[in-house]
Amino acid sequence: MNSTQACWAVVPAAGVGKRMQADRPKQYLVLADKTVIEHTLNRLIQSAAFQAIAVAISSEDPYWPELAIASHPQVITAPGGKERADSVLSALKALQGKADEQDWVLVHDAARPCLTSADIHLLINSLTNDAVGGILALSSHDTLKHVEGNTISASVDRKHIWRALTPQMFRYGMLRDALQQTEGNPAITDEASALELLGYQPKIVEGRPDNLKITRPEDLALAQFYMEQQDD
Ligand SMILES: Nc1ccn([C@@H]2O[C@H](COP(=O)(O)OP(=O)(O)OP(=O)(O)O)[C@@H](O)[C@H]2O)c(=O)n1
Ligand SMILES: C[C@](O)(CO)[C@H](O)COP(=O)(O)O
Repeated sequence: MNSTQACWAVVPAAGVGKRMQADRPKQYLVLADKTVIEHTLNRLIQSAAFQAIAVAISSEDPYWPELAIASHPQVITAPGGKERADSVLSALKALQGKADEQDWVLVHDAARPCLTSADIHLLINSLTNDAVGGILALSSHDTLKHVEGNTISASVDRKHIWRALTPQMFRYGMLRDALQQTEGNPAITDEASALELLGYQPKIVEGRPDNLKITRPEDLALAQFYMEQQDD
């Protein structure tokens, strides 16, 4: 494999943020001095790892055109889709003719603004010679329970359970084909699951616990705390 293969970034940013219960999609909430999506994109740009960043934006989004970063020379806007996987596929299509089939694509949630350059480069350096690719993930520190209703039916061996983070790094052509073949399947909540369904075995690379996805109201303050602690 060629270890100097180009890397592209895809950022799904077309969600409505239902669980956040805010007055706007969570990627436009302000964290310190900037919106969540500006932090996320700045971190991708500052890593200097990417040829360009394709961002999937809803057609009903009035906030995106107001941000200066929307006109950054490295940023390409693509139409968002119904589900996250549809948005990712749309952003991949916006890279058609630019990315080669074997190039790497790192897909990263707009809602994860605390990603560090160190984790981006760790993922790329760990997987650059891999045939399939893989994802940042977190191991489980708690004892895990299988629950039905509110009753524990079993304890689960934690050494086999990891929490999937983003970025998720796959080859451009393989990821596009996998998302096309699994289109409409509600079980595809990340890129790895599309590849898994087709029989591939993506790798995991242990990431940092501060790379949280802003999902519920309390996560905004936590993200701000993490950012204040980071020196990356
Ligand atoms: N149709 C969609 C749905 C989600 N996303 C993006 O995928 C990422 C992760 O999804 P999630 O945290 O579930 O975001 P939302 O769908 O916005 O949140 P919720 O499920 O609470 O509505 C977010 O950056 C979100 O903007 C997207 O691009 N297109
Ligand atoms: C891609 C992801 O962030 C990895 O944890 C996650 O699968 C998105 O899931 P969600 O339920 O749509 O937030």
